[in-house]
Amino acid sequence: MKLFSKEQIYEGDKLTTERQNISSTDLMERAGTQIFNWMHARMQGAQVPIHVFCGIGNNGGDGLVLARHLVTHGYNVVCYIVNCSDKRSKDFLINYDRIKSVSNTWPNMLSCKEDLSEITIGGDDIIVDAVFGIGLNRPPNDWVKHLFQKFKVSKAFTLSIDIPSGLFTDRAVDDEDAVVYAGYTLSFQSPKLAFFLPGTQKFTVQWEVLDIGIDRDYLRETETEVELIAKHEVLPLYKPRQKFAHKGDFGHVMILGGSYGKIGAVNLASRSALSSGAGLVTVYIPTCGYHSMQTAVPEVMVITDEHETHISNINFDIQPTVIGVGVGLGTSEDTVKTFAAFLKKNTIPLVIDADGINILSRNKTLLNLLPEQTVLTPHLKELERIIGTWSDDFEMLEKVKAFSEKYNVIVLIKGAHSITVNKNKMYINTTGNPGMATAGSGDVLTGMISGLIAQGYTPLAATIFAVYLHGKSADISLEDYGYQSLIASHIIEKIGEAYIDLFKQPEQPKEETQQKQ
Ligand SMILES: NC(=O)C1=CN([C@@H]2O[C@H](COP(=O)(O)OP(=O)(O)OC[C@H]3O[C@@H](n4cnc5c(N)ncnc54)[C@H](OP(=O)(O)O)[C@@H]3O)[C@@H](O)[C@H]2O)[C@@H](O)CC1
Ligand SMILES: [K+]
Repeated sequence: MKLFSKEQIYEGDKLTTERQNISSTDLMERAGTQIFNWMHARMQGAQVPIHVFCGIGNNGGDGLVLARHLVTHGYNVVCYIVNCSDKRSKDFLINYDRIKSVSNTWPNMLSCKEDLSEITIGGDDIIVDAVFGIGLNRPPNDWVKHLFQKFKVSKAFTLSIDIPSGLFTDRAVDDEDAVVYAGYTLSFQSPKLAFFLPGTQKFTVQWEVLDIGIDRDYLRETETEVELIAKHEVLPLYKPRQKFAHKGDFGHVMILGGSYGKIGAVNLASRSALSSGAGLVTVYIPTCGYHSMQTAVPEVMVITDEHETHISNINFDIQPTVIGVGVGLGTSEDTVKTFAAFLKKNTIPLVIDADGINILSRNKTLLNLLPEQTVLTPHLKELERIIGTWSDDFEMLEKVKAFSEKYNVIVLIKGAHSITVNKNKMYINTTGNPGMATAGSGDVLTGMISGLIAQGYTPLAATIFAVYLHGKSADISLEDYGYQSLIASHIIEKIGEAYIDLFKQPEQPKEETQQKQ
């Protein structure tokens, strides 16, 4: 799914009205009606007090359309206008007039000076937040901030229209108290980037996109900087297998890493590479890992470094298709030296994780030696070591884009929503769960990305696809293990099911199945 920027959304609105020969007021009517339908389907006329807070721009206009439909359907509605600016939008004003025609009780006009104790919101009430949408252009004033705090303290279920008010689409918030905490956000056309970033995802527990009939050609043809990756996006990447294929067709992964006490990381990565479909897997490890590797994973070939406890002299005479470097590697002096020497002569595609990244962070000139489209898979701490600190998530993304451009590398920022960055394009993953916050799950991912590159996926496709499958395997594992008991090995066990799930048809609704019997 594409994530459109604010400018693209405005452009899409404009084109839609032109191509469909409708007014912007009609488009707003559609938007507000969609929200109403969503609420009506769930509330079925229940008389819970609904407080609709509207701003004076088009987000407020949506709120007024919703409030009008709620009134005409007999709901228990109180409507407020948060009137903190003089520039009321045209469609706001039109809908302000329209709501007056269906109700004797006019919306409460708040001039942003009132005593907030005059507004009573019960814990079981519903708040609709239509104060600011994507047009927010400065932090809300103190009065509005206190209003948003009142929403939060009330514990009422809060439904935000388009975006929780106070969140910007393209920059960080200065004051978290000046943002609405939504239980649910109904977003038009596309979810907003802030829903997926570590610092701002907390402002909406859930979100959903409502289709308001924006011009299909515009949506299809417009390139976006950000894409959301779900099954629909990864299916076209999948490479089917030919009947006469043999293991030589699926590449040879080398996992280079491990040190005394951390051979397990290599074990996990190599098994993951195999389970993702690599034809052959060889590990390059210190001597101490030889027996455990050979015993634990008979499918994997082992080459040992001359040193017992860590890698000291990278030297092999095979030609792997791809090398996954860094898991359990350690950063001892010998290892750093041999890694630098290895990078100077290596031309094989690389996936670099963990201590591989840490070594690069301390020796930044080595970055110039990376093959094109090397994949780096840092978590946030490792990322900070390599690109420096940032003041907020938006700045972090800018820095990663610049870094990716400068060195022509792919950076996978690991987190609740892992983000693959390739120059100025970003791909946000949607699978996975908090059970994955467990030792070794990163090693598994390194093995999976390497396993896909070995099979001929481009490094970018391999990263996007592997992150998806990794999260999906963990989601499937949850059924057996729950969040707490899930360990990295369980993720590997379910990679096969994650592949199979790609081709599963959505389940039929129960009623239909029963009718057929
Ligand atoms: N996109 C779509 O597909 C469709 C979009 N629709 C809806 O339109 C929404 C975007 O509407 P929008 O552009 O009118 O902006 P919106 O968010 O209502 O706010 C702008 C107003 O707030 C004001 N203002 C700003 N900051 C402020 C502050 N800190 N404190 C106080 N005031 C502040 C600003 O005033 P000014 O800065 O001029 O003083 C201006 O008056 C979008 O989110 C969606 O809900 C649907 O109707 C139809 C289809
Ligand atoms: K809003």
